[in-house]
Amino acid sequence: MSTDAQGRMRSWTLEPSTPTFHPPPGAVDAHCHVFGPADRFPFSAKAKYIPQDAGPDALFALRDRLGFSRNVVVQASCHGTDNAATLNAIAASGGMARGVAVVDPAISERELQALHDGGIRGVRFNFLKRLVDDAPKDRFLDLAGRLPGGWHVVVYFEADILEELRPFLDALPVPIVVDHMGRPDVTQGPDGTDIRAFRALLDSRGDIHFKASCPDRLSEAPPWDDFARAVRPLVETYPDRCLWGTDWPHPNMESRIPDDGALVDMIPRIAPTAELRRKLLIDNPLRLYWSEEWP
Ligand SMILES: O=C(O)c1cc(C(=O)O)oc(=O)c1
Repeated sequence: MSTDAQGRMRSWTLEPSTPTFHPPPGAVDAHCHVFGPADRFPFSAKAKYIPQDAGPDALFALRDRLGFSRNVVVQASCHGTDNAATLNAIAASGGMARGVAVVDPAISERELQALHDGGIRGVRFNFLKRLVDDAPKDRFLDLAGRLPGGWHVVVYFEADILEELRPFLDALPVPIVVDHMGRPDVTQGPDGTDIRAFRALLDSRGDIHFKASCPDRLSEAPPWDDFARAVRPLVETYPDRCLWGTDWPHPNMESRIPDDGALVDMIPRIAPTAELRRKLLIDNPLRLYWSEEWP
């Protein structure tokens, strides 16, 4: 674990390995975050963790090192509903990043449009109690009905509340992207209770996507075999609805910092053909985040 003099944590490695797998040209890292830099973009008073700075320069250096072309920057919970750090990263990317915001549900139409102009294409609803104080479903639903055209919602929840969330998810009037597949217990295997419940959700409507991400969070230790076993069939069954992301800088993973190169080497294990990888890394994220480039 790495903590600086101010007690700020570092949850990412400064020396990721170079992956063996080469992503196809144009590949999108569709789930990553930025932290600060805090002197320009202070953390929220309600932040549940205070990380060291992980700004756009470091993110884009990692993108290049891993062989990716674009990023989707997801507003991290430590920045609350002030999306300035995320917008700053998108602005610094020269068009190679888009983002997902976290907003106060009372946000005005004009503010939503400003986020759209800054490259935001969705809002994130976070249901993890260790990350946020409250998640008001009624207000989220109201907001989801007022989003700019072409936006979606990103939902982060744990498998044990999926059943309870079903009426809320069923009522969302826009496409859904589920972070880290709703954190299934992958040790149960591809036919375990959690993956079966998640498949039932995916089967309930055709516009639910998922991020086949975070073996480091969902599996005990590299080489994360149980993750590969449980997730590959999902990518094969729903090839047009999966996304992939590093999750850099891996919020809260300071005691089990993953190697980003090893994370990239998981891709061919869960998407074994070139066609699956093209969908996972290019087609699906472009359709959601760069729709103007999508035929
Ligand atoms: O599981 C987590 O701790 C986590 C946290 C955040 C965040 O703080 O936004 O985002 C993630 O994708 C995952």
